[in-house]
Amino acid sequence: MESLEIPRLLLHHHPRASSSPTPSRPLSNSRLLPQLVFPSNLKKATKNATLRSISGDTDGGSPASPDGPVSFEDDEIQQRDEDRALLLSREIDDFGSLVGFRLSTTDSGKTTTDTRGDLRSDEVEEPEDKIVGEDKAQTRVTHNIVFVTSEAAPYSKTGGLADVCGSLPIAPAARGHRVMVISPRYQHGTAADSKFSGAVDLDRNINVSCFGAAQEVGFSHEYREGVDWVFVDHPSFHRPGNPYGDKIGTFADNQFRFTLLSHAACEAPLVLPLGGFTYGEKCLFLVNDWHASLVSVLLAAKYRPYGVYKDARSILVIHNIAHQGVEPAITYSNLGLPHEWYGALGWVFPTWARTHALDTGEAVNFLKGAFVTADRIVTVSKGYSWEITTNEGGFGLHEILRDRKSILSGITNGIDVTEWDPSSDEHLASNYSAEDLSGKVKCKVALQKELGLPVRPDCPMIGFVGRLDYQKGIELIRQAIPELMQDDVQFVMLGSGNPIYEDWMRATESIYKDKFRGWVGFNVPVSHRITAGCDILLMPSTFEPCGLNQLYAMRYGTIPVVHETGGLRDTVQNFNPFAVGSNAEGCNAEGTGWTFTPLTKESMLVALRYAIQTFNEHKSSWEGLIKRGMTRDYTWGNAATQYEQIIEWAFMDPPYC
Ligand SMILES: Nc1ncnc2c1ncn2[C@@H]1O[C@H](COP(=O)(O)OP(=O)(O)O[C@H]2O[C@H](CO)[C@@H](O)[C@H](O)[C@H]2O)[C@@H](O)[C@H]1O
Repeated sequence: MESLEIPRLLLHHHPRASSSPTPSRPLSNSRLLPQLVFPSNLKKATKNATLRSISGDTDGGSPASPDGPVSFEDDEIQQRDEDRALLLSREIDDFGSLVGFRLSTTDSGKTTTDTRGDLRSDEVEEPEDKIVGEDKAQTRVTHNIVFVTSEAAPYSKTGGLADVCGSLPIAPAARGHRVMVISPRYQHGTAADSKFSGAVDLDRNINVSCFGAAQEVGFSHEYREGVDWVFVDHPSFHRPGNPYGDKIGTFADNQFRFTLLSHAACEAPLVLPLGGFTYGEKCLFLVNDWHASLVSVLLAAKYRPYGVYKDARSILVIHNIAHQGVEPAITYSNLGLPHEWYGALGWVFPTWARTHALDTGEAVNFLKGAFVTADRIVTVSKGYSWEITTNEGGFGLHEILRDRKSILSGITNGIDVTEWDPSSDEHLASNYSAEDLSGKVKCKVALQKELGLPVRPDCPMIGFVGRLDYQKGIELIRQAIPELMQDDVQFVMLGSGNPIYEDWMRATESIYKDKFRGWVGFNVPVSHRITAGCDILLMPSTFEPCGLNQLYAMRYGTIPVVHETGGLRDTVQNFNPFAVGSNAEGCNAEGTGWTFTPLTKESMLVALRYAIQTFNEHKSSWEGLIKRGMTRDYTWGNAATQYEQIIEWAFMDPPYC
């Protein structure tokens, strides 16, 4: 199937020209069907379901009336009983897409009905809100949410973006939204390819117009944990390496590959009947980082001028502003966008950043394209949302972001508390919890054995896990190691990236055989074992939008020592042994780790040595730090509520362009 083609003669659209409210699509042909399905679980709900009444009593009874509120009773629904959101009816548009829901929500067991979606009072007869019981009705609006991302765990992962896009979507799905995650189906020719084995080919190939041709892409799909995981298939995603590059470097055609992803992501809600229904036009696209940024531009430039996606919105989620998807200006004509929209992506480098005398600095910048077209912008912590509006943190885009400050928010990431749970983690030698920490030292001993380090439970063990690049502060570690190795410590690093640092890790290991281990590579089980086995996790990041490893560490009773920046500052509370009410044993002290600033070797070593000294000499304080960290709430619940709020705001305003 062809994607939407743009007749060249009809292209007169300017980015700001359509910022006025667009009229809603008439619903004359739409149908309001009494339907007995659960919104985020359409396939399951249409099978194996038996009716029961929910009028005031969710525990049983017969339907109040043939058209009255009814629900299903099956395993899935029972699982979600705490959410108490049931779809009473659905609205289908002309194309068979599900565009509106009527929900029943309950609060403390009291039931109410609630009309949602884009249903309007002049077009459908709205049932009167019924509140059975005295409690105030809990309102819930459901949306069709489409995450677009270059990686999503467990299918593909090179870093934190995958962790977030693999776990965050499950939270809104559990809250009743219909959620799709769309990312490439990478095939690297390794065992990891089997992660896609649960995805079924949808047999809905389409052609997208970009790079001078109709590019055929396919889709496969897996329904898991309430989420539609959709994978875009194209030969350019099949090659050795990782999603972005191989040993030689970054793939030269990444602009092409992620342009394909963005076009395919825009078509997917229109053409893929997932569970029998397409998502349709009234979607909320959550576009993650530069790889997906073109989606916001495409909605405005390619679709809306032709009446498609008028009711859709897009939210850009910035996980890392340092990567912007910048390519020479001449590549613009490949992107499948009208030439009038060049200004949205057009970017001119400052003179100092140009490489030669004839370099005009003109480029296209995908991330900037989303900055000027997305309806809302979110970063992955509050601290970072401020930092990117500064000269130091904005990587050249701070002025544009300052202009859009009113729609810029920060929401701190949660984590996948099922994958990262020391009480059940299958990668560990021994499981443990805040109530019974005995397994933690067993993990440490097992790690020391695995790495061939002297087995010494009493020796403070410091860990680092992450990409070996400038962002993660590797240079500072490199400078500090000769001094730190004078202390009685063990240090283990897991990472891959810059070959200079990989070589340095190997060389350092051969110098400090009894103290230092550098594991070059990407290895998830080992990352779990380091997180559990170490006493201290070091994160001297130069900048850190959120950071996940410090969250994993705290959940595993490993104390983070972090540079006070971005999400690290927001999530790690500096240890204060003198907090009001504390005593010499460290009872009632505050804090979950150590934060240091400025970003110097000296201040990092001071913080590390405080941590080492506390580990060696103040056992009860150390245990307090462990327990405070382990008992914090790391779930996505809080973040999901905040995302929901931002989505509401996005739909309240007309499309930005
Ligand atoms: N060699 C290796 N082997 C195994 N696992 C490895 C590994 N190197 C890294 N990892 C894992 O990859 C993830 C990296 O998470 P970070 O938060 O550090 O993300 P990153 O900087 O990639 O992402 C960006 O996005 C995330 C998500 O929003 C932000 O938290 C972050 O600040 C921002 O820079 C962790 O799960 C870590 O354990």
